[in-house]
Amino acid sequence: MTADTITAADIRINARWVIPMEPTDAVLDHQAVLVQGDRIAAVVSQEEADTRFRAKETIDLPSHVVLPGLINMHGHAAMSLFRGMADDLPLMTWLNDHIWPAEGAFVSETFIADGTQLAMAEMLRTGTTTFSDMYFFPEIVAQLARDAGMRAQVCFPLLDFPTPWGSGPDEYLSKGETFIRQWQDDPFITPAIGPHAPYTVSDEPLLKAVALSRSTGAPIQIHLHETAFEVADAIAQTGKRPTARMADLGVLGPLTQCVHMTQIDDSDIQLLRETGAQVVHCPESNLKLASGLSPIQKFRDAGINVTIGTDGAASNNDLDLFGELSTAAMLAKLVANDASALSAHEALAMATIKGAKALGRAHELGSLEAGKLADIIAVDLGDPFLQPVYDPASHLVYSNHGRQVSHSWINGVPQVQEGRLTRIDVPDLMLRVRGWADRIREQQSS
Ligand SMILES: CSC[C@H]1O[C@@H](n2cnc3c(O)ncnc32)[C@H](O)[C@@H]1O
Ligand SMILES: [Zn+2]
Repeated sequence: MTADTITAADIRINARWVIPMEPTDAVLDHQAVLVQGDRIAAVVSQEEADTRFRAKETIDLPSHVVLPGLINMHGHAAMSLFRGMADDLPLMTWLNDHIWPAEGAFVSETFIADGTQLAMAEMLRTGTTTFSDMYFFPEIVAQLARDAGMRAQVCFPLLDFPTPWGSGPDEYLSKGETFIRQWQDDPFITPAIGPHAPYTVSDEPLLKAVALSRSTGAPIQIHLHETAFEVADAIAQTGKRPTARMADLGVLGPLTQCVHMTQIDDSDIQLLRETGAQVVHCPESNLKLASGLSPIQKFRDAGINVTIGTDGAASNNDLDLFGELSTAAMLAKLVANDASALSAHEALAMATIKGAKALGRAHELGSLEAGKLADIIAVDLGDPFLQPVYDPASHLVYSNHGRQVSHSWINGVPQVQEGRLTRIDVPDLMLRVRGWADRIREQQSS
């Protein structure tokens, strides 16, 4: 081997195991992941890496599994400040009597900034490198994610009524269009449209949202079929199931992500399949609010792309996507009455390559392949409670917690090193969070 066949790399990660997800979701032994700039240069055996690459920095991870950064497809980041504030309630009581009054009292630019940073710290620490957000002040969320070096799809909110971000649908749509145009070429931020739900957005703004999506290419994300009450009430009010109403309005399509999707019948599945709409499964929120069960194996069998999200920390109550995968895999088996439904490997795909596909970015995200963006995580499987290791994918889904994440890189930039966040000042953030908790506690008890 001569010197001119040696390729320079910025980082070489020597891993006990690598699960690249594409072109294979097999577990590869003793691999090296090479990073050059913001891209993956190669995933090769460590012997081959010795002969082909010279890296500026080498990181040895002898008891770790390395995989693509996780993609959390649905959440309300700043709601982390409401974690544990209103538990053990069904959706509409939770929203009407607790969450919406608290949002009316507290949501401001600083609330969004501090709550979003808290959420980003938790997501980064537990392996998420890309998240989707649907909340107020999206321009602040986008800027914070950009500053932190995290990738995010940021959905501006659209509802029929006033909120701390605007007076009603016309203002949301006009601010939203400006927001989309401002961020649409950013490599980290995907601006998107977030009509809250069929029961909070009427036909006219939904039609305008569809037109905006078509003219800008911005994705749409909507809570859909979250509860039995939503479906029954929609049929009583409109004569249509919510999925059918969305299809009639042109909301469903490959750019649209339908969050929750419980209470499903064959007509819903047919509409999702025909339109190419995406599904975002949020099993822990669905369980905690007793919203309902999502038949994800039926969706998968119908060829529908099923991805995963945590929802907000006020209805979960954490943002650990590994925990969400465990719940998803176990619940899928129960719902399908089939222990082979959603294997560990299939669950990992939901949080990686399938999330990238839903975002329209599978060509550059969601797997560890040469030429893709260097969004990479490492999970340490060396602890006694993870022994022995027969299949690292099994442990990642069934035994692991996000806290085992030891390293992450986004765009080739370190975000977590030896379990510590590199770019967020945690002590300062904790001071601000405690200040919010004191104010919220005081208001709740008055
Ligand atoms: C349009 S901004 C987001 C809006 O949604 C509320 N919210 C949070 N979680 C859920 C959920 O599971 N279903 C419906 N609405 C939810 C949040 O509090 C904001 O008001
Ligand atoms: Zn939600």
